[in-house]
This record gives sequence, C-alpha cells and structure tokens, in this order.
Amino acid sequence: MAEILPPAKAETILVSQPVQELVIDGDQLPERYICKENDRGIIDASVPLIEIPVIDLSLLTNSSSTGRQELDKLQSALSSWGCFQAVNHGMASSLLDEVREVTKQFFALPVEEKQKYSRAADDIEGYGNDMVLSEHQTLDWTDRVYLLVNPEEQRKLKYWPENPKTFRDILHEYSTKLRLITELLLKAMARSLNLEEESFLKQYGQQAKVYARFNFYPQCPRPDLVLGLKPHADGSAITILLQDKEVEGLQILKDDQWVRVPIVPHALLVNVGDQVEIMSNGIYKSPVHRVLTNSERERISVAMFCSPDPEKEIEPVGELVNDNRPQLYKKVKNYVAAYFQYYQQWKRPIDAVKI
Ligand SMILES: O=C(O)CCC(=O)C(=O)O
Ligand SMILES: [Fe+2]
Repeated sequence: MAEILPPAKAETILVSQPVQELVIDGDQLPERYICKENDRGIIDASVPLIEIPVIDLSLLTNSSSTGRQELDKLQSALSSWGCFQAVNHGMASSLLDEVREVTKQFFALPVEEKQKYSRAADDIEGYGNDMVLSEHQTLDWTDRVYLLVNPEEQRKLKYWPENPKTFRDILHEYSTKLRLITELLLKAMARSLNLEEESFLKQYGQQAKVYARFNFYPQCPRPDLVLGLKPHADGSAITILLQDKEVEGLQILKDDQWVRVPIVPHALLVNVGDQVEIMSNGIYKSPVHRVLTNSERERISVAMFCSPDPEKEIEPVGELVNDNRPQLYKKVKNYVAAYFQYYQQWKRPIDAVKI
C-alpha cells in the first residue's frame, strides 16, 4: 500500500490571526499573504468565463434513453472537466439561501463571538484559517469554519456555532439532504462507466467522513498578489460546493488554462476529488482549482468534502484496469490525513500514489 507523508505533528499546527481582523494600512499587506512569483503563475481575474456542463440529477436514475443520455453527459463532464453544475438536485433554493445566509451572519459576528468556536492548536475543526506548518508558507486570504458532519456520532458540537441560532439546524438539514445526493451521484458515476452501481459506493463505505467548510474571503486590497485559496485539487471522493450568489472568484484549470466558474444560483457545483480519480483509474479527473480575491466585495462559499471511510482501502476498480489501461494508482488508505501538508507546499498528494 502506498505510503504518503505521515499526518502533521500536533506541535507544527499553529493558529494564525483571522484575515478579517488584519489591519491593513493602505497597500501594505502582510508579506505572508503575497504569493511568490514562481508559485502563483499569473493571477488574472479576467480569464474566460466558460460554461461548465450542467447535469440534471433527476434524470440520472431514469431508465429511459433520456436517462442514458444524461449519464453520457456526466461521463463526458467528469472525464474532461472533473466537475459539473448539478441542477434538479431536489433541494429547495430557499434552503441553499439559508445556508448562505447563516454563513454570512456567522462571519459578521464580533470576533470574540466567533472565537468561542476557535480551532484548538492540535485540531483541524473549528473557526480559524490555514494550518501554519512552516514559516515560509504563503497564507490564504480566507477565514473558515471547518466541521465534521458525518458520521453524526463523531460531530464535535463545541465547534458548531450557536449564533446565528439556526446555524446548527440548517447545517444538519443540508448535510442530511446532501448525503442522499452523494449516494445518488456515486451510483450514477459508476453506471456512467458501465460499472455495477455499487462499485464506488463499496469503497466509499458506510462510515464515510463528510466535512463542511464555510469559507469567507474578506475584501482584499491587492487581488493581483494574493489568493483566496492556492491552486489545489480536493482530497475527497467528491466535493459539493455552494457558491456565493453574487460574487465570483472560483477558477478551474482546464487544459492548462485558468477559466472562471460562473455562478448558477440554484445549482450545486460538484467536483471529483482525488479519491474518485484513483477509484476510476484516472478516467475521472480531480480538477485543480483556486480562488481569487476581490477588492470591492467579500465572498462566501460552503464546500462539503465527502470522503471514504478512512478505514477503507481505495484502489482503481478492477474493471477499469486492463491491457490498454494499466493500473495508474496504488492502493491507499486514509488519504486525507496527509493531504494538507502537500497543499501547503504547493504539491499534489495524488502524485505520491501514482504508479
Ligand atoms: O470558494 C470556492 O469557491 C472554492 C472552495 C474550495 O475550493 C475549497 O474549499 O476546497
Ligand atoms: Fe477545493
């Protein structure tokens, strides 16, 4: 089985100041947020805005030819983009708006109130921001709340905001509904590759770990020098992202070009994470993406990272390995544990498990 970097040692995880509280003096940005020339490529907010494939989830379970066509569209979206905008997902737009609203309300609270939920130095959950693993690390222009939502009995409620009052109930409702969507998607992804429908779900397991990340990107005086999130691909099986309804910022690397992801207010942006790339033997791509900052407006997003049970071994599904397509990835377990260290070093953890 592949050995990837061991989990970070507790003492190396430091807590840094909220970005929202930084006192910015004119254009004087703290050095630690400025991307180094050779790391950042060009930070350009005016790259093309390109339609991302749209998939109607209500058709994916349909056994008619329309259902097959939608599965073919899914197959094409995930092999060329690694992501799509999911519509007709069965969730009311009012719930999506409530999720956005509680996120904004939480970040608008006074800092002392938010700090009641601060991440402890040796934990990954809670209110805070980047784990600082080295003094050379370029920091992201974002504050966040990171919470395990599934398995339910592992939730750490001490980190779950009670202000705004509806935060916990809304997150519970949202994550319960997303669980069904995740299962539907993993089955559809298998069927889209003509596999038995449980092929991915079997590896995903019953004790899958789902983390919610509420991202808040404050206004930034130098969007040309600073990134909201550095380029990365997600370590999940799949990620379901709720974007801000008004403020753009997400970009995806498509055929080596950055493109802007448009806002579709009632859609959920689904992207493949590294673990579905592994399970699909590289047919489905875990796309590299980044977030830009904005000098005029703050932005929020809510990402749900759906990851296999860490006790389960993940490997390319047997039917997808053959003479024409040899096995491209080793068997791995608890992939997410090593993920953050690679991210902070601008590296892709999936490279460590390639054969
Ligand atoms: O804010 C966004 O649109 C993307 C967030 C993201 O990529 C992440 O949290 O991993
Ligand atoms: Fe991401």
